[in-house]
Amino acid sequence: MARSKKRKAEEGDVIRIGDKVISLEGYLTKKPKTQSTIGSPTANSAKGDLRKPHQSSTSQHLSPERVLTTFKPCLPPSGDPQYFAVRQALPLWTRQDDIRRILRRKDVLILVGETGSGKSTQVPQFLYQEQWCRKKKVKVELDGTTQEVSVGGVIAVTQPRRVAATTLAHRVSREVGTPLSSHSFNGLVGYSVRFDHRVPRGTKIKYLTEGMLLQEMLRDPHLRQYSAIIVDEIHERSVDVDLLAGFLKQIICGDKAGRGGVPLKVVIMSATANVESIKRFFSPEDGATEGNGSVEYLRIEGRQFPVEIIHTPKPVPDIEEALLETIIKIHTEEALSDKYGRKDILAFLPGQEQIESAKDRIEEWASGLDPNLPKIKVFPLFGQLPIEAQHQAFQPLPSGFTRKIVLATNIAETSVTVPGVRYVIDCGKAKIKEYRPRLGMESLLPKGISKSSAIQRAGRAGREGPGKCFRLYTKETYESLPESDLPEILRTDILNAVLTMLARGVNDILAFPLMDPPEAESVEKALLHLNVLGAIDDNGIITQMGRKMVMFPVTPPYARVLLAAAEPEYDCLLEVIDIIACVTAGEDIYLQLRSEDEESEAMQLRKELYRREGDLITYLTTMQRYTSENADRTKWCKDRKINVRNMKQALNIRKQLRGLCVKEGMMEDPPKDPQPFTPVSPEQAEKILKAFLKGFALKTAILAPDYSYVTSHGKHVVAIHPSSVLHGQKKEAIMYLDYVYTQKNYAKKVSVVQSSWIAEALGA
Ligand SMILES: Nc1ncnc2c1ncn2[C@@H]1O[C@H](COP(=O)(O)OP(=O)(O)OP(=O)(O)O)[C@@H](O)[C@H]1O
Repeated sequence: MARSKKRKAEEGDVIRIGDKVISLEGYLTKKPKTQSTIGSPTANSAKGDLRKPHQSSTSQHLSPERVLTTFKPCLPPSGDPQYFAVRQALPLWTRQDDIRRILRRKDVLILVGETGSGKSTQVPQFLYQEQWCRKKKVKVELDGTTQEVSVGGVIAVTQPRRVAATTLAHRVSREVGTPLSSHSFNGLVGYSVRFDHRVPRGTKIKYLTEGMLLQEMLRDPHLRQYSAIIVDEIHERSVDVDLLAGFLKQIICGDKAGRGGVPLKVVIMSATANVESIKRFFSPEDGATEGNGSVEYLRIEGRQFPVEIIHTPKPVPDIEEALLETIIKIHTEEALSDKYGRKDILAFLPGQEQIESAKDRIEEWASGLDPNLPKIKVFPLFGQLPIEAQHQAFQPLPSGFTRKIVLATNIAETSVTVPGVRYVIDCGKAKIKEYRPRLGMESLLPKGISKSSAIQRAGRAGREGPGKCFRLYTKETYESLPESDLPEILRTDILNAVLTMLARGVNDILAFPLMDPPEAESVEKALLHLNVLGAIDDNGIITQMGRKMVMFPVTPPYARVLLAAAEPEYDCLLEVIDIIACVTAGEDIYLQLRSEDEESEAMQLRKELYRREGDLITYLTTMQRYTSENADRTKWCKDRKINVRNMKQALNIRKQLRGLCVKEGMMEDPPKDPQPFTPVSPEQAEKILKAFLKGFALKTAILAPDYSYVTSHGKHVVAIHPSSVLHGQKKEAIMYLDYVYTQKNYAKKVSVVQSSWIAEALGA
């Protein structure tokens, strides 16, 4: 049944949203309540939790390891004067000379400062005019001859996520006085993220994702373009940052011949990093504490604004419910702005599904708001949103009687400043990737976060004024959280990491310097898998195919499928791109049907998309029907309960992959949309599935005599997930792209194949 959109808050002391009843006792008056249902505002501030306001420079604590005296006053600020006051108030400001002085003597600095202290925006600005940061002409040996090349001149600042890299670049470009815009040809600041580069002529500071810098290293292993690499938010410990740290260590400890002897400076930054292990990793083998190669550590105390932490008094049974209650409480009790500016809300939820469901409920509640209260505008923010849609959450609302609520995954957890935000609501969960090497399977499930994440999340509330962080969990739960998350390299499939290392010329993977090396068994499994994919030969040497595979911004199995699809034997590249675009566009493009009414209406329409070959050909049909639609694509999606946003993202990925394949000479320019819809023939469907088997032959299962499916690799029993069009069917063999383990082992994105095809794909 469709829910009632308009409900008046004045109906009484309760409101109903669907079949939920929420008490509004006291919420509709501006008078603050003394006892809240989610925890007392005066209660439990966590120990060490962001309470310390920024101290004056004279009372600041210096590094416990090395006390540095500031000999001369800081340089007058360069850049746009309208930002001077904000920049000068940052705790890092008074320590800029210390930072400069250390890096004149040393090549590696570990810089720890609280969230919002100014690390990501200020450090590159303190350094780019240093003498050592100038571009130099040097002589290097290239292909057996001595050649003159340029080294240095640019500072790279890496970020774990695209949204952080792009928003920081915009902010810093404004601070230095050369704002980035679509027509800026010259400027001091640029960025480079997957599918989006803006690097004006004269760029001195470049923000980029860790993955992007790794890609650049494939072409320029000595990082000759750069004088310094600032690795920001190292505590996130993605596979990419661990690889990057390994390569940087090799450059720092190597003979620097590839850079004509010019050292590369490295700054490692975080608010919550495990300093000891990073220091150990980057320190020279001989343990020297003096000299260029030794590592300096600087801790900068103080934060700009305090953040009050409020835990729930008892565990909350339903996170969405607690979130809504907290939003209602803030919106009805707290002013819309104060002398520091707006007072908007940022809430952290585990994933896209929870964000979309919460958005619907908040909007439903807001549609019946008392007209005396400010209006509400909700913005989703998750990784699979196109970057332009992500940026909408960062736009300040035009002044008016409206409060912004941003519902985000952990992509907004580190580095970013969401303008206006002064309240954070932290549900305490995030979707975490986990890999089971024995099963050779990866799963993405909501899990409890670490203390480090909780501190980072709270830090988002105190960037423009004093803030509050409402944790939807108890103080005891917070105390029991692990200090930090397990590094990604220890909990995910390292296939991509191993292939990247091989492409970078690392032949002895087990000897590569990593802060936390994965078990030898996982590395061996990855090597075997890469061998099956044809990315390495029997001697473990990367093949031509392997080199081509790393050029694609998709995992190695998908890259293998793309390469197979371009071969004349399969000849199905356009179709394969359509399918890969759909399956990598975020959570499933088909929304879950929630009620019987929805089911019968949408099911009827969805039936034209379903194909007996399984989910992959169903995705293809969906994309083909969608792109042949030239009337109203949004309505087309809504009628079929297809996620409009994911479909748009799929189109975006499709465009990028098509462009790359044309550039690599794998196909001609494809015809423009809309094209008339023609169903794919069974013969073509067979070719497509065979091309997919080239990447996913190890993700197949055969029907056993007892009618269970047994995986061909590992011999585990799996069931077809209820979301699959093949759910409940018994076929000779299946191929699946994803796997989830909840109470049962489920195969997702399933297709019908034949056992002879699997043997053929494995070359048996
Ligand atoms: N896009 C932005 N819009 C408005 N203010 C911003 C923006 N980016 C940064 N700031 C201001 O600059 C301050 C410092 O930000 P910066 O990202 O440099 O801190 P940080 O120490 O790197 O924090 P974190 O460890 O959380 O990444 C913020 O607290 C905020 O006041």
